[in-house]
Amino acid sequence: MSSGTGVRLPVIDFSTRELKPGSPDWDLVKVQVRQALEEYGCFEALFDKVLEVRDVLFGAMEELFDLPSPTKQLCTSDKPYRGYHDATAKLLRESMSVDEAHIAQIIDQDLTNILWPQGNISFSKTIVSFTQLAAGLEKTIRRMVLESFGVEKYMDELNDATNYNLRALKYGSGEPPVAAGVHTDKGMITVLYQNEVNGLEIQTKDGEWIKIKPSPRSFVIMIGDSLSAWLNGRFSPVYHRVVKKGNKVRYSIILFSNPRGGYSVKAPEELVDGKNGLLFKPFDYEEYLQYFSVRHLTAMGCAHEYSWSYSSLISCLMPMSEAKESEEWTVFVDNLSKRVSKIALREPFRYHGRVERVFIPSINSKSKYKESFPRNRAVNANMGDIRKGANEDPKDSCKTGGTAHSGRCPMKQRQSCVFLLNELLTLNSPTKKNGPKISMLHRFVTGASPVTWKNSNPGDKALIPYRLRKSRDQELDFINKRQVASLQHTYLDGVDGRSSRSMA
Ligand SMILES: O=C(O)CCC(=O)C(=O)O
Ligand SMILES: [Fe+2]
Repeated sequence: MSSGTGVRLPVIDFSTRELKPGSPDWDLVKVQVRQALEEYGCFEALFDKVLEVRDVLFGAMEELFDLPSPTKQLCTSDKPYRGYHDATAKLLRESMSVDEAHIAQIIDQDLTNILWPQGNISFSKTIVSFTQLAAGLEKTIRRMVLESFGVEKYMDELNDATNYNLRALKYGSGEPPVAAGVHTDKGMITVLYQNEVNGLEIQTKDGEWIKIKPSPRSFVIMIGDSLSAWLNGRFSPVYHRVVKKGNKVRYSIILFSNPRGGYSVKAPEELVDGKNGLLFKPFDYEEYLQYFSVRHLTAMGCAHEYSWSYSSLISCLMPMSEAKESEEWTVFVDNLSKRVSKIALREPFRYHGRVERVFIPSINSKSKYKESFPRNRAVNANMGDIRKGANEDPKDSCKTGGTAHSGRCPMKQRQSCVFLLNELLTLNSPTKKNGPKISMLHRFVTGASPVTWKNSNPGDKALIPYRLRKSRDQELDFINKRQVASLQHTYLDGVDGRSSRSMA
């Protein structure tokens, strides 16, 4: 069930029938699946068997999240969005995520035995039963999708390439500023189950938000970026978010079918022809996730420090969109955090060309550069002024011919920047009605970035061409674990005394 705008998400029944490939029931459901995914990229799947694990499942989730923080923090991973992530001041949700979750030994090894060294058989059993149910449903849906496009011969290949990632989420009591921001999932298919506390919303093609109210017997199924790319755009991934109201604790548990690292996500030849050219260059899901995680940290403002510097970057990227191929630009970046390092500052700019030099003058010194830095346009301003500032003539904040520069500003200016960032992201939203759609995946495979906040001219100059980059591989070279870790360190260390993470 769903509500909000009067639009209802399709509900498809996977319970009552013995669904066997080739049977009339199977074919009927297959048609419903295809229609729902074409229209919404999402549907509600009735699946009664899940009722058998519901109580023990949410019991197990409570048991998990009730563990002391230091215990939960033992579940770490060097891959983005895996392991345990604590709630932060801004993102009030905890998450625990484990790969290859359909394998019972892995649940023991990577989860249960770490959290309960003395063992916890019932916990493992519950998690494994849930994962197997959800994975079975995912396979059924995936097979139906493939069959409906006549490409079922790839089922085994995809099975072999699938990493089932399980993510348990707890949204604590209270109404957080962000429960889960607008995003698409990055993998193939998302199978989501939740307790009675609603909050999930999905966006329709018309830009309307539907509040999802699944019944205890149903899963929410969503298409992710990888399946959309694999199907050469036949389905679009669904934008969704979580808006949490009230004090009740919300639990959700999600099984993502994600392509394993090393598998190249590429539309099969049957889905590419003269009419439907290849939409996305082949990509590796793990590399994409890495790309996203760096940008997400940058963009979503989960880490205050990071968002702080990004708001500055956005304002200086706009003039860059007017630069010509191979032209050299000097970019002034204001509004930076006091703590921003030169190395960290380089990273976002490397996507737009080779960074010759980064220069951070001391704000207190009588530097000859002092006067040349446009002081922050957003300082202590109200939203109208901030917007005006952001839309200022680019010449005021950018000069041609040289290197990338940056400035910085005092601590007290920070709040307005975080605000500015959020507003800009709203304007930037790829799902904004009538706005250009530039998904994260588009950005990843093309190197383009959206600059749509020149509100007066929506869509114009929406893409910053990626200049000076020879290949995507070159770009990916620097997004390695060490650098992600150091970026996180640069920006997250000291923020509210804990690390801030977000979601994929
Ligand atoms: O908790 C939910 O309902 C949604 C969470 C989500 O979208 C995600 O983790 O990708
Ligand atoms: Fe999601």
